Amino acid sequence: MLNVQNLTVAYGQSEVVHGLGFAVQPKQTVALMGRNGMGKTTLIKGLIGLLPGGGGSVAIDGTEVANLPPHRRVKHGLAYVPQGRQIFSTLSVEENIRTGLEAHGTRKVPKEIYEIFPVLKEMRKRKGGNLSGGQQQQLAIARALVTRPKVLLLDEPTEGIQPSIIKDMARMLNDVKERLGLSIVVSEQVLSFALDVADRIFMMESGRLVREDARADVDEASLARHLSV
Ligand SMILES: Nc1ncnc2c1ncn2[C@@H]1O[C@H](COP(=O)(O)OP(=O)(O)OP(=O)(O)O)[C@@H](O)[C@H]1O
Repeated sequence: MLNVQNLTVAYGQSEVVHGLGFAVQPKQTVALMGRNGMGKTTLIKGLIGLLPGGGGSVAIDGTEVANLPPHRRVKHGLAYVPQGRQIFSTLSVEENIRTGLEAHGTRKVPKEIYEIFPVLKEMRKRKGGNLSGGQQQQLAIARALVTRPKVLLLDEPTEGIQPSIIKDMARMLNDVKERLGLSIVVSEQVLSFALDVADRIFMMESGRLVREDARADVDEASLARHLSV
């Protein structure tokens, strides 16, 4: 579904992601882990096209998108939930969700969005800024899903979310993947969350993927050590 090869991402002259590659199958979740500053956000921004690729291939369902701007990548089935959620606090929940539809020529929120996120239906007239952190994260994900993506990219979705809510978020994300048949790439620092959602866990170090573990044979202690060194 998503196939990345030899991808390089840079800020101007400063190359941060150094020619890495991986593939994600339908209904598969990959967690990108790594300590602060190892390049997770840069990689995700390179995938969605917010940072120019310095070379390499990003293909969705066989279609090359590496040379396209973000909105065209979205049309080909990529969706992106940024770090910090970036919802509009003065717009209502429904208006926030509709901002995801802008390039799509329709204002109608697909029915399944409110089925997946009943709390957003209840609160659809409320201002985004009045929602809890966990509800805002649901809103950011709902906004990304209205374009019916094939691949959902999430950058540190647990950041600023209460530990008690993180389990619920993992359940919600697994439900979204199953219902919509998505592939998910999620950058994450919280190991328990990654273990709850991921089929495969990638470790990033200085802009490279240095380790891959299948969920089924993860050695938790070893991963935790890797993250804390
Ligand atoms: N705007 C920028 N210009 C130049 N270098 C940057 C810029 N933003 C980030 N970097 C550098 O890119 C590297 C990777 O940063 P990135 O934010 O991708 O890491 P990360 O793994 O997502 O970390 P975090 O968990 O803190 O978000 C760091 O060395 C950082 O200093």
